[in-house]
Amino acid sequence: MKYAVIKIGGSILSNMSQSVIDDILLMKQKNYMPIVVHGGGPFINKQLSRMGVESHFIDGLRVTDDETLHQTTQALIGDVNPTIVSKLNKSGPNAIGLNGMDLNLFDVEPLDPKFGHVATCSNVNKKSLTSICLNAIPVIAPISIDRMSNQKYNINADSLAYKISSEMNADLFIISDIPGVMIKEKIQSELNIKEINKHINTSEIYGGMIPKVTGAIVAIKQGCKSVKIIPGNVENALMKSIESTMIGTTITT
Ligand SMILES: Nc1ncnc2c1ncn2[C@@H]1O[C@H](COP(=O)(O)OP(=O)(O)O)[C@@H](O)[C@H]1O
Ligand SMILES: CC(=O)N[C@@H](CCC(=O)OP(=O)(O)O)C(=O)O
Repeated sequence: MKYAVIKIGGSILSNMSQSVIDDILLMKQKNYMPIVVHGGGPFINKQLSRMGVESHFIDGLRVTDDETLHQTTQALIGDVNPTIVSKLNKSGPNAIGLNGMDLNLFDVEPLDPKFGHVATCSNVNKKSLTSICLNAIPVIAPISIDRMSNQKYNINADSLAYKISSEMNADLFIISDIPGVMIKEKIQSELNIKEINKHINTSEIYGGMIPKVTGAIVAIKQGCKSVKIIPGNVENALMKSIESTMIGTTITT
């Protein structure tokens, strides 16, 4: 058995094919233990605007003051997480919803204070995660706590997925709202570090895609087995990707 981290981006959640859920449930038959990490950017934006709070980003990260953290936690742990868990559990008791505070699943390292309450994942509790995986599919929201200060933190979901994949030596599947990494309107079936840097310099890779591809390189260097960026609105994209059908973009070093 090997681990597969499936990162479901907020951009695709409302439009995601049911087959993503079916494929995750089928992964055990392909010798994989699935671990789901989810984002929820658009849901957080909606929740914040409902409450009259403006969204600010620096380098793709949400600047998170006390109120933003409260609303982000509500959106991710109160709404997005149970929605994904309930989809996985429709056919039986398959999945469990978690965040970094459950079983001290992961620790955080706060970023520069200019981001507010934003952190990266510094350490994964592999013992807890391994034992959960024996019994259920963990569905992990990117919120955790600094146990020393008792302060909660908001974590970018891609960066959390990368850290968990590195620590678990997992294959990582990033499910997003695009067919793959596009250059001049063409899907790139493979991209290496040199090509990635070139496309970032020419702005053909921009915005939310920059942390995805640069994070992928670091993750592979630190133990993640492979990174594939695949579309969440294509039937059985996950299974096709596992079975090596040409779909999405594979990141190589
Ligand atoms: N070269 C590229 N190919 C595909 N998408 C790109 C590219 N450069 C930038 N993007 C943008 O990256 C977005 C995906 O990142 P993001 O919005 O953070 O997704 P998610 O919510 O799934 O994490 C795409 O919707 C697209 O607007
Ligand atoms: C610090 C930070 O930016 N956290 C993200 C967490 C959710 C996320 O990453 O969602 P996507 O995967 O949909 O982008 C945020 O608040 O939007």
